[in-house]
Amino acid sequence: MPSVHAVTYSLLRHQGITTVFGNPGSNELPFLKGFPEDFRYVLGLHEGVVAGMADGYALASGKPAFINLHAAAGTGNAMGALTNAWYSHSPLVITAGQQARSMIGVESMLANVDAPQLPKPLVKWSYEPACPEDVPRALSQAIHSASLPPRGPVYVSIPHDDWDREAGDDAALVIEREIAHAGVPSFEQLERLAQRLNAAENPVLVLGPEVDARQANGLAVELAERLCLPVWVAPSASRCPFPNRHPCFRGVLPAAIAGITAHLEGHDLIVVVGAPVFRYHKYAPGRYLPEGAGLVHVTGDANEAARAPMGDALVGDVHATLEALLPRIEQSARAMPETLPRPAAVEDGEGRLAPANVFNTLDMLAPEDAIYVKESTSTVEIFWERVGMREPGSYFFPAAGGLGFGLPAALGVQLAQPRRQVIGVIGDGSASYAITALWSAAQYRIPAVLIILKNGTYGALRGFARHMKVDDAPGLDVPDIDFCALARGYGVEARLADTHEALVQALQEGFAMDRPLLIEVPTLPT
Ligand SMILES: Cc1ncc(Cn2c(C)c(CCOP(=O)(O)OP(=O)(O)O)sc2=O)c(N)n1
Ligand SMILES: [Ca+2]
Repeated sequence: MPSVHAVTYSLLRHQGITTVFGNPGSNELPFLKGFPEDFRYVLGLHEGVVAGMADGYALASGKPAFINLHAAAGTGNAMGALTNAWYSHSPLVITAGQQARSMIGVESMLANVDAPQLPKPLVKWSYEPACPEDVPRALSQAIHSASLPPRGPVYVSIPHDDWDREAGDDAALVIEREIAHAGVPSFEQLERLAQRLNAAENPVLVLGPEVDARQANGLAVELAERLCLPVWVAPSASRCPFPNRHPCFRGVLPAAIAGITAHLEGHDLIVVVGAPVFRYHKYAPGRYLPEGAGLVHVTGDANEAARAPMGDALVGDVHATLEALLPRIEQSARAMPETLPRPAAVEDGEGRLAPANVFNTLDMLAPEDAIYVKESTSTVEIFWERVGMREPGSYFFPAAGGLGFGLPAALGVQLAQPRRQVIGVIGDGSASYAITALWSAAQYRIPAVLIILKNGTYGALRGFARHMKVDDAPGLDVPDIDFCALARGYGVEARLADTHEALVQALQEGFAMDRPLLIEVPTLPT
């Protein structure tokens, strides 16, 4: 009779999950014993890096990513990354080794006491099988639960003495299970939505990360061109759902109640697709909606629909809904919006470049289908204004703002998308939360270009301090970090780019290399 170990690897293989992102401890060794030739293990030196790499891999591949962590301490280290994975609906299958069953109750070393509680509330489902025979079924449930809408991380804690136990006669029944989700709205629901859109005098479209995650970007462009309306990206954008050089594109909405309402003033119908309503951030109270505006929300996440403070919602698959809606939408007689003007160049400093000019150079040299993994909070707005993004899956930002995402996620995205150039654009503050990711980049020769924007400060917090009238907070500066030395210490080649010529040279080298390159760019604060 097959062992739990044998059935588990057959299940993972059949479900297309042959990469394990992990950091092992003794509890995990029985799972890793006899690691199959056709599987790949990607080691991260800290579990935040492990989860970040897996998150990037899942987001960029659209498939579940498998993580193996070390009991409680490993899970705890990954929790910061899980804040992002939870809000980006990343299908992560997280496993953690548990002490031997008979040693949990006495709370021996490495016992993950009350294991299913530990990752909550940042997982959809969390479980420790009551007997070894249930492990394969539990892992099958984890894979399908992570993948079904609303997608999200799940967690299974597995005692290390389960793996060599017999799995039971029927355990193998889970290996080939397939679960499909439809999510197409009814004829009446589509007619009602189409009628509201066709009747609106001055509608506006607000698009969120789910449009990009479901590869519905092209459908959103068709809808915008049919309705000849302005298109905003929903606030706190973690993906790019609409080409940002398209004539309809108007920018990313500010993450504040008053700001959003001001930007949408004058519209009689606000159609939000694939985003929560809304991911506010700065506290700036105001009216939720402009005078005379209605809101309708299309989302695959019933929880997002239920918690919104206003508007109507239709819960269904975003891609299927837009596809079924389009034939019902009349060509509008409205004039198409004008393409936004390109912003003017700005002055550099002495030996320090303006982020705007860094992004202009990047936009000039990067491949058309480059993928950006962004984590420099103070330069987000400038980035969207100056760097063109056209293809689905071109942009990833930590969905909960949990820093330490950028470096590892850039590696995970590059592993998932080897034919596209991944470019990390990471703040010097953010880089330090997951700097050990550089070791994995070197060890697995992951050819991402990693740009560190070094302004020597937590730039975004300085902006918040001004907004919140806190002018004397300590701990806001991060001077004197030598990222080139750190990179070389972990085995990654590095260049200092303190002039445009040096930046051009470094980018051209990086795009041509088959291994990672870190580019340290001293920048002016934003
Ligand atoms: C794990 C973690 N710790 C602290 C913060 C707080 N924080 C911090 C520390 C920021 C500064 C980011 O600095 P940076 O150098 O990465 O980028 P900018 O200088 O462009 O803002 S932005 C922000 O929300 C966070 N979001 N996540
Ligand atoms: Ca900074």
